Amino acid sequence: MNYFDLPKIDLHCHIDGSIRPQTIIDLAQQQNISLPTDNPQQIKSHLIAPETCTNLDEYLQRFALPVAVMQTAEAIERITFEVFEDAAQENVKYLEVRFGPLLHLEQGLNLDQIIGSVVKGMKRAEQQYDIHGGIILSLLRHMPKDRINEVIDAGAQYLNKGVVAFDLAGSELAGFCYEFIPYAQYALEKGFKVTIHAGEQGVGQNVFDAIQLLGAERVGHGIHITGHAKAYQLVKQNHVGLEACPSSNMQTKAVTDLANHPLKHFYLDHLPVTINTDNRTVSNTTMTEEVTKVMQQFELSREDYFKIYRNSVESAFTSKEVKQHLLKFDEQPQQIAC
Ligand SMILES: O=c1[nH]cnc2c1ncn2[C@@H]1O[C@H](CO)[C@@H](O)[C@H]1O
Ligand SMILES: [Zn+2]
Repeated sequence: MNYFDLPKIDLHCHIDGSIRPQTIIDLAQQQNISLPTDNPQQIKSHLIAPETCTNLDEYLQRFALPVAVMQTAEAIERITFEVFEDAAQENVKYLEVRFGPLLHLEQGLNLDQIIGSVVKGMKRAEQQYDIHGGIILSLLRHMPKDRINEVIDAGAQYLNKGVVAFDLAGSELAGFCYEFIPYAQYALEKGFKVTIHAGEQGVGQNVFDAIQLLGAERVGHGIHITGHAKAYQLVKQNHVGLEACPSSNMQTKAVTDLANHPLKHFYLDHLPVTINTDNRTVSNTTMTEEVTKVMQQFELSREDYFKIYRNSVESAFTSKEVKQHLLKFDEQPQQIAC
């Protein structure tokens, strides 16, 4: 099977975790930021999270360097463009990127400039390549909450112009959803879709809460609904898109190994599971790599693959027109219901 040629959709990709190693080096030089090394191969060892991570928190330490060089409008625009370019060059036809606007305020940019730069980078790539995209604003759970509504207000100016959804990311504690109810509510009122990182670190109840309390239509990872019957049922009943990220899930120890990833079980039980990268650089991966790993491990056929592709089309936070376009790449085109 030629995995590279398959049309692909990535709904869960962090911009800061997907920066090219050479771009970090270029930007650090331009911005007089000192790096541990100027060698692109060696810098990788500072960016890629090792297989020996003990948990998500250790994985998240790999984001400090990328975030340090993402403090100017030019850098943010360039990195966004390059993430789309890398994806388009491996036949990703639709890509939703996400990033944390509050992480990019260190050199004086305001929220409008930060979000606007990501929109600009994405639009430039959409003009140049056969790829469509959407932008998700991630709020970091450990950060102060006083500016969350400002992020939502700034992002709302770009709804229907690139921005599509609200997300919560970072370290995952049991019961985190309760504190974020008013913010998710505000985002929903403004017209954002909601996806939440939940059920990545052992807590199935967080998935239930993300759907019930925060209005999530999709969930980042969601692995731990296995072993939590109520969360599992709610995902199934509401048809909540599960954004699986196999390599990342192994690095963060959300699963012990690929064979134990519940993805196949979800697929067989008709849950809308999708395959995604999470972080192209930090997880040292591509969509081709993720699709290859999953299809080989679980012995999936082309037909199986396109069923998962259709889950991604259905779950995508995009227009009916873009969904129709994406279904043209399907080998057994079907009419979409929504
Ligand atoms: O798999 C993940 N789980 C939770 N948070 C993550 C994951 N990958 C990245 N980030 C966090 O999201 C921020 C914005 O892009 C990143 O800086 C990182 O801290
Ligand atoms: Zn993520």
